[in-house]
Amino acid sequence: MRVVIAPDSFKECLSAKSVAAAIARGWQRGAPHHELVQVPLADGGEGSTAALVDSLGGRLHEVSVTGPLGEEVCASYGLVGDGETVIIEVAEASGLQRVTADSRDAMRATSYGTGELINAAVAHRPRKLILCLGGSATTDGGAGILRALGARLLDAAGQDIPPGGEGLLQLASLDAAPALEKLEGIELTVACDVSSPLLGAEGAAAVFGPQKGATPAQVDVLDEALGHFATIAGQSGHDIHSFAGSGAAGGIGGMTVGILGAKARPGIELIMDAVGLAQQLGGTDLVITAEGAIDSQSSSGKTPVGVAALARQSGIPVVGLAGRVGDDLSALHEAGLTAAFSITPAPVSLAEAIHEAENNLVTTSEQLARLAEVLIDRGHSGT
Ligand SMILES: Nc1ncnc2c1ncn2[C@@H]1O[C@H](COP(=O)(O)OP(=O)(O)OP(=O)(O)O)[C@@H](O)[C@H]1O
Ligand SMILES: O=C(O)[C@H](O)CO
Repeated sequence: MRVVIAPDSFKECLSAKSVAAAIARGWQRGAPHHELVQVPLADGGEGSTAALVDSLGGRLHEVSVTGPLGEEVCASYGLVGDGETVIIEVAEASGLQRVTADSRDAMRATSYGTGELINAAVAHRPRKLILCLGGSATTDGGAGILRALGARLLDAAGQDIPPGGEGLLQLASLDAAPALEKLEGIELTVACDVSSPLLGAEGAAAVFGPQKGATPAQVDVLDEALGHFATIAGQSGHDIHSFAGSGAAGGIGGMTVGILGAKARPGIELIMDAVGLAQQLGGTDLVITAEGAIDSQSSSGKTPVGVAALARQSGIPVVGLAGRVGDDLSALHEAGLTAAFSITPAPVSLAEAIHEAENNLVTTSEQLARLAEVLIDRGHSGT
């Protein structure tokens, strides 16, 4: 039996590679003769660079850049094996992982550090740049990135606007030419973890602002600020808001497509393509996917759903493992997920569940492997 193990990371818990390794360890205990293939994945959010660099081969390069709230952070980008493609994830320099829960500041958080990472990566003269969008602490519409790339975002008095989403309210003029010049000749693709629009009730501020620390009143201010940015950008011929994914990573999706000319793709599709998951599924009997939480939210382009949809095309069953499994999985079943199981054996706190996740993955996977082994034996003997 050939089993492909294609999980995402467990947020605040385990990398995709560690999740895959734990599942493989348990499976081997339960069914030592099965052929196991580990394909760590990501959806554009945190861990995307690691997943791509691990699968494609390549190196991580570290640079000191500006964190979401102006502090210095050490962040990396990937240069993959062909030497022509750089991978950058917004979560790395400008991610929520960089800010403690009690210091989150959605109004001020800036994507400037991601722009600095792009500057460093561009020095390799790549032909392609993949920017992974998701897991950001920012709602600045990518204004920080533009600034770092040399664009001018000025207020009515001709001064630079302040960093962060709130600063966009003061924007009076935009000159993106220096940023476009810097990226000339580079094919820019953005891998979006969500298909959300930039503005409104389903937009970047309303849906993702609260997890970045925005109060309801601040969500309104940020939505207005992004709307103002869209108006000013529109005046110079840039549409940054009228398409799916424009709300990814606090509006970086809209800016990169509308101003920098990026091509947007759902992150999970781009990453599954890049790591050749479809090819790996040839001759596969079962796929195991996993994520920290599998619930109805997972239907919007998250890893387990992307994997299930792909596997379904070849009629391969897909089992999902998660720390937490939601109670209405019908949309996921429709998308091709055969079944999902929680790995947590007893009611415990989130901290304990996270602490024990690796062991729990091993144990659950071993049990599943034992079941798979028996079912296969019975299948072969026709009973
Ligand atoms: N082992 C675990 N047991 C229980 N919950 C977990 C475990 N690992 C992570 N979680 C929690 O599950 C939630 C979702 O994690 P997941 O890995 O699905 O992140 P995600 O894809 O970025 O999700 P989202 O963007 O929807 O928050 C997080 O709040 C995380 O703390
Ligand atoms: O970074 C964010 O805002 C969310 O992950 C959605 O892209």
